[in-house]
Amino acid sequence: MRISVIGCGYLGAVHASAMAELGHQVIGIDVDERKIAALAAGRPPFYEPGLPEILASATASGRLRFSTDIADAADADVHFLAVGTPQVPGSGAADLSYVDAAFESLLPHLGEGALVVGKSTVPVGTAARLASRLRADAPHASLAWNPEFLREGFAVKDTLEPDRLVYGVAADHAASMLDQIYRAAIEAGTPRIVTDYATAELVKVAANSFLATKISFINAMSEIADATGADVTALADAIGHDARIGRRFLNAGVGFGGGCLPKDIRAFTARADELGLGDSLGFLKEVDAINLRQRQRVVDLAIEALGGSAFRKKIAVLGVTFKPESDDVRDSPALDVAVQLKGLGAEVVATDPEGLENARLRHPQLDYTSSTHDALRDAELVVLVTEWREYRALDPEEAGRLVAGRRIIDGRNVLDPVAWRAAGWVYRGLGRP
Ligand SMILES: NC(=O)c1ccc[n+]([C@@H]2O[C@H](COP(=O)([O-])OP(=O)(O)OC[C@H]3O[C@@H](n4cnc5c(N)ncnc54)[C@H](O)[C@@H]3O)[C@@H](O)[C@H]2O)c1
Ligand SMILES: O=c1ccn([C@@H]2O[C@H](COP(=O)(O)OP(=O)(O)O[C@H]3O[C@H](CO)[C@@H](O)[C@H](O)[C@H]3O)[C@@H](O)[C@H]2O)c(=O)[nH]1
Repeated sequence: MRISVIGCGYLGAVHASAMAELGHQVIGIDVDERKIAALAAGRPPFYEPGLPEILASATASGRLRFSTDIADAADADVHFLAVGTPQVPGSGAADLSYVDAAFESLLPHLGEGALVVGKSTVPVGTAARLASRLRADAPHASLAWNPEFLREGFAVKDTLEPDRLVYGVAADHAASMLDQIYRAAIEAGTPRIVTDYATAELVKVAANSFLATKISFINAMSEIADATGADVTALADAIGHDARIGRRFLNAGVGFGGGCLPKDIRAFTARADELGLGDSLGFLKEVDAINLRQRQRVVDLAIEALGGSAFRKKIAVLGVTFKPESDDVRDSPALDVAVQLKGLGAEVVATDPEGLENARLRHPQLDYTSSTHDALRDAELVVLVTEWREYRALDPEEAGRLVAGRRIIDGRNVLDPVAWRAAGWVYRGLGRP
């Protein structure tokens, strides 16, 4: 198939490369010239394991090209819309201006029988609105909504081997075209749900809301555990053995962040309010509030560990990205904690294997080092907030020789409290005795 991917940010760059890897002829379009230049040169503008390899092989094969000119998408049979849907500051609603602008720019270039496929995460009702726009101005084209479920850090595998495919369509031929695109996954047995636009849009935000709720549920349990001396990790293990509950996404800690979960639950809540159904999703406001409270809890634990004040104390912050295997610092709890501690007068030195460049752009006021040793040296407190493998593997004795005070806040509950305490550290996790 000839495919265009409009919007080559995180999702679009991975999707375009993966589609070319599957043998399709792909053109990636973005309005950001620097991004397009980097991708065309085979350099992903962000860190994602496995992406450089498929980007290189797809561009070398001639199956993947990039352009800033939407007219270059005109030859494609299928056009994926993968532009951003960020949060409107204040209201929390999704900002659809990028989707609308990309869609409008594409309209004059849609060939006979072309299929426009929405990939971006949008409020329910968006696809129906765009479909009626197509009927008015490009009746020879049609629309499908095909939400994306990839996880950063596993994006290539998740795209090539998705755990399900969801098509929101209004006609059978749209589903057949998507089947041709995803033939490899379908032949491998990937479940495929063909449904209407509204359901497809809702599946995406419902999935992220469920994941966010699971995390906030366990974080609420960790608050109760802290007050009662219980151990939230053992609790998660125990309830997780119930197959109806499952152990995944029950890791208590500093909470969820990133470019999806926080903004998606807020946009969903805002959409429910618009529909007059605010009460139905009222619990998501609580999910958000519990989540944000975890960042404050980590800051409070840090102050407590330092005897009541962080002023002029050196604090090593391990991790700035919202999760490991990513350089993404969008709504990162780790970076938020670092900024709050700096605001309280601490001498914060933050480190991260991949996220420093992005963190520096957002928060130039912080001190950064790429060396874990330099961050730890002479620190009076260590705060682990992103569970990169190298931080999980830290040796308490070795780390203890570098710091000025053996105090650690394990904001991801990934270290062994027994081993750290045995090495003379004051160890605090969240909801762990
Ligand atoms: N990042 C993820 O892991 C992920 C996973 C699933 C779904 N999503 C959803 O996918 C969408 C994109 O997310 P992202 O993280 O890739 O965002 P992003 O901000 O990384 O990328 C968006 C890209 O769209 C480009 N763009 C904006 N307007 C354009 C236009 N008119 N024409 C062409 N390009 C334009 C921007 O320059 C940018 O490169 C969002 O709706 C998001 O919720 C993201
Ligand atoms: O038990 C857990 C699991 C995750 N997290 C945090 O939750 C956030 C989100 O993690 P994850 O879902 O793995 O990252 P994303 O790459 O943002 O992926 C989510 O958001 C994407 C964009 O919508 C979806 O496509 C994915 O399916 C969905 O998992 C991160 O800050 C994690 O640290 C926890 O705190 N505890």
